[in-house]
Amino acid sequence: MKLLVDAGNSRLKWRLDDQGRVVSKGIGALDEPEWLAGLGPFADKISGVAVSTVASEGRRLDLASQLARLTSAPVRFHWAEPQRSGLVNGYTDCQKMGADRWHAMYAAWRRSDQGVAVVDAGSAVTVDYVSAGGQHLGGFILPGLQMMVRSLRTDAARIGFDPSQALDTTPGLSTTQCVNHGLAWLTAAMVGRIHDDVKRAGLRQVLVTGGDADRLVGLGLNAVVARELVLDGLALIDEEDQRP
Ligand SMILES: Nc1ncnc2c1ncn2[C@@H]1O[C@H](COP(=O)(O)OP(=O)(O)O)[C@@H](O)[C@H]1O
Ligand SMILES: CC(C)(COP(=O)(O)O)[C@@H](O)C(=O)NCCC(=O)O
Ligand SMILES: [K+]
Repeated sequence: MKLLVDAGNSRLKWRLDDQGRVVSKGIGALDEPEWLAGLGPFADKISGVAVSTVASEGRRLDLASQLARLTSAPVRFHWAEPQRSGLVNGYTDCQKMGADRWHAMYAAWRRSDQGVAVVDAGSAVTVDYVSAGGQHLGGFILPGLQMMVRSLRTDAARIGFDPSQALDTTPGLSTTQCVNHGLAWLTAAMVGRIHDDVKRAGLRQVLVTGGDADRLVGLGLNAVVARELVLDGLALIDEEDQRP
C-alpha cells in the first residue's frame, strides 16, 4: 500500500493507493498532526510514501518526522523535473518550479494526448499550458482567493467586509459587495484570459484542481474538475521510478 501526500501552503491532501485502487483518503493541515490519525489503522501496511510539497524546508522536515513516526517505510520526495515521458518543462531552472505544478501537469499530460491547460486554484492560483507535443508553454502564478481576502483585510484600514463565496460580478453597493463582487469579477476576468490563451494556443482541454476549483467553474471556466490531479501525477511518477 502506498501513501501519497500533497502538502500545499494551506492544506495537506493524502491518499492511500493499493495497486491502482484508492483505499482511503483525507485532507488535513501540515501543522496539525491530527491528519495522521486517519492513517493509524493502515500504518503497518504502508510500503512506501511519496510526497509532493511546496511547503518551506522547515515544514517539509516537520512532515518528514511526522511520517517517520507513522511508518518506517521509505519516504520519497518528488520535485519538478526537466522532462518525463515526453512532457518537457519550459522553465530554464526547473528546480524553481513548484512540485505541485509539475505533478498536476504530468497527470494532465498522461491522461490526454492533446494540448491541455492546467489550473490549480489553491493558496495561489497557477495556470500552465502544455502543447499537444508535450511542451510546457509557460504559465502564470496569481494570488488565490484567501490570499486576496487577507491582503484586503490587513493592508487597508477602512475596508470592513464579510467575505462570501458569492459569484456575483455586478458592481457592488456596499463595501462587502464591492469586495466580494470584485473578487468574483477579477476571477471571471482571469477565466476569460485563460479561454483566450487556450484558443490561441489550440489547446483542447482545461483541467482544474485545488480547493477553489468549483468556484472557477462557477465563474465560467470551461474545464473538467480533477480534484486529485497532483496526487494522480505523483502516483504515476513514483510508480515509474520504483519500476526495476
Ligand atoms: N475547507 C476548506 N479549508 C480551507 N480552504 C478551503 C476549503 N474549502 C475551499 N477552500 C479554498 O481552497 C483554497 C486552498 O486550496 P488548496 O488546494 O487546499 O491549497 P494548497 O494546495 O495551497 O494547500 C483556499 O484559498 C480556499 O479558498
Ligand atoms: C505557486 C505555488 C505557491 C502554488 O502552491 P499552492 O498554492 O498549491 O500551495 C507553488 O507551486 C510554488 O511554491 N511554486 C514555486 C515557484 C514556481 O512554481 O515558479
Ligand atoms: K496552487
